[in-house]
Parts: sequence; C-alpha cells; structure tokens
Amino acid sequence: MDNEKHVIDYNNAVVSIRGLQKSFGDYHVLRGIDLDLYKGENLVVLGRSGTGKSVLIKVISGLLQADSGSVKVLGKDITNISSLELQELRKSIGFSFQNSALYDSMTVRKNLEFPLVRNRKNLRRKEINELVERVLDAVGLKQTINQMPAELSGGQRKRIGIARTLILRPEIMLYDEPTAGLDPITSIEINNLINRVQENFNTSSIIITHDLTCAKSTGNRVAMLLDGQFQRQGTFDEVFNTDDERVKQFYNYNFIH
Ligand SMILES: Nc1ncnc2c1ncn2[C@@H]1O[C@H](COP(=O)(O)OP(=O)(O)OP(=O)(O)O)[C@@H](O)[C@H]1O
Repeated sequence: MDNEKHVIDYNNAVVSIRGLQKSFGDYHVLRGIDLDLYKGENLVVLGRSGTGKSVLIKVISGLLQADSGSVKVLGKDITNISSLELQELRKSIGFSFQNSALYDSMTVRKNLEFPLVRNRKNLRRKEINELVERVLDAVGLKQTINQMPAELSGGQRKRIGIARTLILRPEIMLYDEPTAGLDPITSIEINNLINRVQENFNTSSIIITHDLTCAKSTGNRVAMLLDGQFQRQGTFDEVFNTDDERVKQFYNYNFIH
C-alpha cells in the first residue's frame, strides 16, 4: 500500500464525458450524459433499475461503444482510439463486477494470480507471492489464501473480487453494485473497504449502487441518473435536498436506516 496522503484533485478529471448517447434499438438509454470523475474521488452513480448505470460504466471501460459524444479516460478519448490503445488503457481500469466473477475451480491464491500471470508476464514467483499476499492483507483475508470460492461467504467473495482487481494497481475503479445481495453489516464492511482502497491505493472510483447507505458513506460526490441524464450532482445532501418527486421517491424506497 502507498503511504502518501490521499487527496482529491478537483482540477484533474480522470474521466470526462460530454454528450454521451447510447441506444439499444428504439430504447434511448443514455441521452446526453455529462460527467467528470476527479482524481482521487469516489463518485457514486445512483438511479433506478434499468436507467443505464451499468451501460455507462461499460462504455467507460470500453466494453460497449458509445453512439455519440466524447468519453475521455486518463486523457484519451476512447470513442476514437485504436483497439490496441484501448487494450492498453483498460489495464488502468479495474472493474469490480456485481457477481465477483471468481473462478470456482481455483483457490483464492490462483484467482489472484490469474490477472498477474496474464498481464504481467515477466514477474518472478517471489514477486507474484508478495503481490498476492499484499492485496489479501489489504482486504483483510490473508487466512483464505488456500480456500475455494465456494467456501467463502458472499462478503468474502466480494472482497476477494476487489482484491483481484486491485492486484494490477488500477488508477480507476468501477464498482458495479458492490453491496447487492449482502446483509447490512457485511455491506458496511464493503463500504469501509471501498474507502480504504481510495485512501491506500489512491484510486479514483465510480460506485454504482441502489444502496443509499453505501452512497452516503463512500461518495465524495453523488450523481443521479434520471431519464437518461445526470440531472442532479453534488454531495449526498445536495442531491436529495429537493422537491423533485422522482428523487424523493427514490430516497423513500431505498433508504434503509
Ligand atoms: N447489450 C445490450 N443489449 C440490449 N439492451 C441492453 C444491453 N445492455 C443493456 N441494455 C438495456 O439498457 C437498459 C439499461 O441497462 P443497465 O444494465 O445499464 O441498467 P442499470 O441502471 O444498471 O440497472 P440495474 O440497477 O437493474 O442493474 C436496460 O433496459 C437494458 O435492458
């Protein structure tokens, strides 16, 4: 882990999106998205089911192509680069999937080694072992190194999934529903982990969630997708301090505590 003090640089956008549009057939999902993710910040993206939150982070990570608009990631417009450049850029982006995406037939150690063996081919065995132990320590699960995913709880699997993403030291982390399907106490552990990752790995993150406790405890800023656009952005309190019925309804249905 890095010991340097974590700071958010609001003059430096690591992701900068303007006028992003994305449709599937007649369904116009993203209708002119403008969004900045600043260096070192945790930005929470909220929105009802089906509003396009996952589509947005798939576009940012190059898994889906935008129809129009610009999507700059670490200074490069990914709508306008070669597939080789995109491949290179994607090494700086960590994607934490909703289902943790672990390989069931591999131990925790092998799961964590997998991205290293694939992406950093000249590492020595000792270096691989050290990197694996370091990320396991960062997520507080050193004792699980020889276990199989099936032997872990849902919260532990989630943490191993995050560790596997962190092992390549991404500059940008994209978390898709990090607390989905977890009980409230395990969810709080994941929220704390997201904050520790921000502090200790100096990441800039987009966190997609329905969980307003997660949004409140991890988000330096919150952006809410409404009708295909970010119509509200600001601190948690700024976003929800409104008479907009759509926002009030979202709050009332999603806030547990
Ligand atoms: N590859 C695809 N092909 C066709 N339609 C798609 C595709 N991906 C997403 N969609 C549609 O785009 C819309 C937005 O999907 P998305 O998964 O981004 O929603 P979401 O906001 O992440 O929802 P949830 O909170 O339920 O995960 C949905 O109606 C979905 O069916």
